[in-house]
Amino acid sequence: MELIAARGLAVGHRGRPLARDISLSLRAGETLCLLGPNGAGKTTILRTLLGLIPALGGSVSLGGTPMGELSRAARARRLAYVPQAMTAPFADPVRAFVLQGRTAHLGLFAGPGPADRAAAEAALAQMGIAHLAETPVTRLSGGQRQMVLIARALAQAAPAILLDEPAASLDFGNRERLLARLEALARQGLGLVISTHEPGHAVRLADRVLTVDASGRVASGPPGALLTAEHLGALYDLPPETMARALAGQG
Ligand SMILES: Nc1ncnc2c1ncn2[C@@H]1O[C@H](COP(=O)(O)OP(=O)(O)OP(=O)(O)O)[C@@H](O)[C@H]1O
Repeated sequence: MELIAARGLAVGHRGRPLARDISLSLRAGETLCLLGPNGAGKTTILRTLLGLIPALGGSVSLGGTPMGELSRAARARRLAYVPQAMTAPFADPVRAFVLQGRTAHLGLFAGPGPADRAAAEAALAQMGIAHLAETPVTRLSGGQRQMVLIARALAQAAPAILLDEPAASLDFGNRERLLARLEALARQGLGLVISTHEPGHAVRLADRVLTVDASGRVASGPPGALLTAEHLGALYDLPPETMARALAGQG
């Protein structure tokens, strides 16, 4: 069963396409990495897969059901999102913020019950941040914030998570901890779609790669076919030799 299937998808804003002919599929335990230069449309692709912005063409289905037939809550039970930035208007404690991940599982007008609280606690423990449960989300460091956002997505208990540049602005230690946790989540059977500016992270994590260049051209394939100095050099407008040196320095 495909957790996410997109066929001939076109994405963009206000009717203006950024990228077309995107076909992808994600199964349990697979990681798909999305690479491309600034502004190419990675976030736009993720938000279209989530149903937050309308597709300009093609189709998306989640767990075999066309997006258009799924309510917002049904979509959230199939797909969780870790956005680039945390938008938390209130200084909620981390525990309450993570509990928001349960919203799609609550009945109309029902508050969270013991099972929801247990799911939130388990997500905090899994991300190694149980000690932050009482900390206001406005007082978190960048690395802590990223772990809290992923914990909220885990509490949502969706079989797939989309993560938008989860390693951006993390120091070396936090980046390594984050990558290790993402690897562990995939081993547990979650499907992950990760947009990243680090080809080295794709080398480490990806089962499949999707690239979108500055002109909206999309390529998709196994890591061995796309994470090459030639393809990535063209993607980032760098000579292949420069790209090869950069790749050799990553891991
Ligand atoms: N709400 C919006 N309305 C109109 N245009 C938008 C909107 N959001 C993004 N864009 C434009 O769409 C293009 C792609 O943006 P997007 O954020 O998807 O790129 P990205 O590949 O994720 O970039 P980055 O790597 O810098 O995060 C950009 O030109 C951006 O200005």
